[in-house]
Amino acid sequence: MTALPTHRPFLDLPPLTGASGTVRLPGSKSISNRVLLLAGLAAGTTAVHDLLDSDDTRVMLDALRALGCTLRDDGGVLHVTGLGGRLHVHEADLFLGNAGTAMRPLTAALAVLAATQGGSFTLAGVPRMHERPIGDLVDALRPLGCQVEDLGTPGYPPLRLHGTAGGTLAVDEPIRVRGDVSSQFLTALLLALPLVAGTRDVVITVDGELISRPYVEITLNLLARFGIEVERQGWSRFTIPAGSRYLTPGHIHVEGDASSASYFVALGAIAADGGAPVRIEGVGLDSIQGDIRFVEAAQAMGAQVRGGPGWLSVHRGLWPLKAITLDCNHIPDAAMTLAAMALYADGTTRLTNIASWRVKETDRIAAMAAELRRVGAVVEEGADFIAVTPPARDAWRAAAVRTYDDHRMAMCLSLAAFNPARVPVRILEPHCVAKTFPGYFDALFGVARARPEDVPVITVDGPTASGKGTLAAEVAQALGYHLLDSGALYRATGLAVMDDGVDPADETAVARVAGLLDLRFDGGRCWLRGQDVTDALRSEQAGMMASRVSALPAVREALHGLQLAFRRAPGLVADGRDMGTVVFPDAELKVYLTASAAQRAERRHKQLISKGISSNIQALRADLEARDLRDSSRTVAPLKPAEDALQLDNSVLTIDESVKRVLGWWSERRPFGG
Ligand SMILES: Nc1ncnc2c1ncn2[C@@H]1O[C@H](COP(=O)(O)OP(=O)(O)O)[C@@H](O)[C@H]1O
Ligand SMILES: Nc1ccn([C@@H]2O[C@H](COP(=O)(O)OP(=O)(O)O)[C@@H](O)[C@H]2O)c(=O)n1
Repeated sequence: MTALPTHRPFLDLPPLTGASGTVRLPGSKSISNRVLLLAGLAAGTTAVHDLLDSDDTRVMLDALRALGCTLRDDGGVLHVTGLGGRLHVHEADLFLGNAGTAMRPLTAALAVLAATQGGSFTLAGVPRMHERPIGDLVDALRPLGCQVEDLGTPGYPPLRLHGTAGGTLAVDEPIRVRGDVSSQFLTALLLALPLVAGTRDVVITVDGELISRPYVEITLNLLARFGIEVERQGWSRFTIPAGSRYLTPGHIHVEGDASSASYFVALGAIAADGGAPVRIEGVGLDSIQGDIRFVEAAQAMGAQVRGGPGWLSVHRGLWPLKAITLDCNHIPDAAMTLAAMALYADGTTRLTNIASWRVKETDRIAAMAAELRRVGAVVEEGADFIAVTPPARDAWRAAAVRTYDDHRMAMCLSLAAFNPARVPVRILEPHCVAKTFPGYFDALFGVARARPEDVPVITVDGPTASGKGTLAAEVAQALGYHLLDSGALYRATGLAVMDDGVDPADETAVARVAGLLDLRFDGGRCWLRGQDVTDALRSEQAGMMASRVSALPAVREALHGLQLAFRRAPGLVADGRDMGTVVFPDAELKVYLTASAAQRAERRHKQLISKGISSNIQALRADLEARDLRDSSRTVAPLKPAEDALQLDNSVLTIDESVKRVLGWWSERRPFGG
């Protein structure tokens, strides 16, 4: 299961130039939540493979649990034991966040179950969920005899569904539902009404033009996997045959999310020019998801796409991309990605028939128009269309783009970082991607390239125990940047030298050890030659040895390239002695951190005590003063502030105050204003 992204107020993307490599997609949200509901209604246990782990699936899982389903995670495979069509729990208050794929089908299923088996259920969500219409579904359910009570604005969640045991539903006549606002209402009925198709056919008819048909196809496809073969006449009449019962298929695999694939298809079209393609795994041309047809739209704009079962491979074709006019009714979600691709087209791209954008996580037409304008595009919007003209080269602006708690806004706008003007993009509230793709930014940085000189660096240099490591780690965490603890490289060299019995004064031999250092950092731990040396690195012995070997010019030279390699998107915070003076002389912000020797000795003392190591404060102070002297008097890369460094004496500052000071300096240097 993926880790959730940290809540940070913004993530800055440096200008990006190219992309290649492989992305493994998380499971489809639409398939995941349908499969969960079907497994929850069926009898027996369904093993669900490759389920999406995200905000929207989490609220569905919580709901199933509250309703009495048994969920067991077995090494990434989720075993769901369903209700077999019988309510186990007759009262529950369910919180469904902003997940339309949970709210709509659960409303239908619980309305039907409460009306026939008795019970009372409330369904609520975040404030935005209470602005997303559900009236068409309620209007379809009430004539059947379902009791649906509006707890807020009529036609919107929250709702209460209730009924008494033994109730029957009026399903002899066709059930009518509107299909022109959201196809999710029809999907909800299709998923729920097999519950009452025991003795007679249940017929659903659609009023108005049905939009987003591919999503209804996913519903029909998954119903079939669970034993329910719906008969379809055109797109206006659906029959659930008498005797239909949910039968678990035993095992079911969730495809990768085709909408999530769209960002990487676009990435390939924009940035995989020459060399290796962007390869996407988890969804392919055989996908049952309608959004796979985004591939055709991307091809029309110039993308070169190949694919097979479960994979896609994308190169840049035409450049600039070709502006298109497209009716996007068949790919409502992925079409947003076309609006971002339009930033790189040779004219105005018009996306039409997208009125449903206005009732999604946010009003996506208004949001997209506002944020594309912020980066410099010219945008026209109407009730059901958007037209995007790319910025002229000098009209691109370094913008802080808002994301409206809408995952797709964040992912789409990230593509603006490939702009030819080489301006960075600030994504506000970036954790909204957790709705469907918690690891999105890691996946993006895994395949996107930036010129090293475009990747921002903050350096923190200073004497021992001044708090550099602590400050650097906190600043990196706050900004979502990589961290380089350069002292660890010298310490690791010291450990390896001791391990190999090399004479620490033999410059050539020590430099050879440094050049072959097999070092790996992962999740706050450090491995040297495959061994976890996180604690050994921090020992005083390793520190002393580091101080000795670091004075050797050939050793510093041998570790230089390794340090430069840490400069990767989205940015780097590097701490040490010569980060600002030698290794990253072009760093955008250089901090020289000091504290009085007395303070530093006391901090080190406390640090050692907290690790259960006894020490003498006088000896520590003598030790660190000796180290300061050696570090600042050596001929190569001596410890000293860079000329353009900002000095920070934190003798009387807390860690928090120091971090705030540095983040304040950083924001003053960023080009985003405010
Ligand atoms: N501003 C500060 N105020 C008080 N203690 C601090 C401050 N900064 C760091 N410390 C503490 O001092 C100790 C040494 O900090 P560390 O980051 O390891 O220093 P360095 O990397 O410079 O050797 C740690 O225990 C840390 O928690
Ligand atoms: N960029 C760097 C970082 C560390 N070093 C050396 O490596 C030793 C250990 O560095 P460190 O940052 O882990 O040490 P502390 O400040 O935590 O004591 C220092 O005493 C320096 O001599 C260096 O020379 N250049």
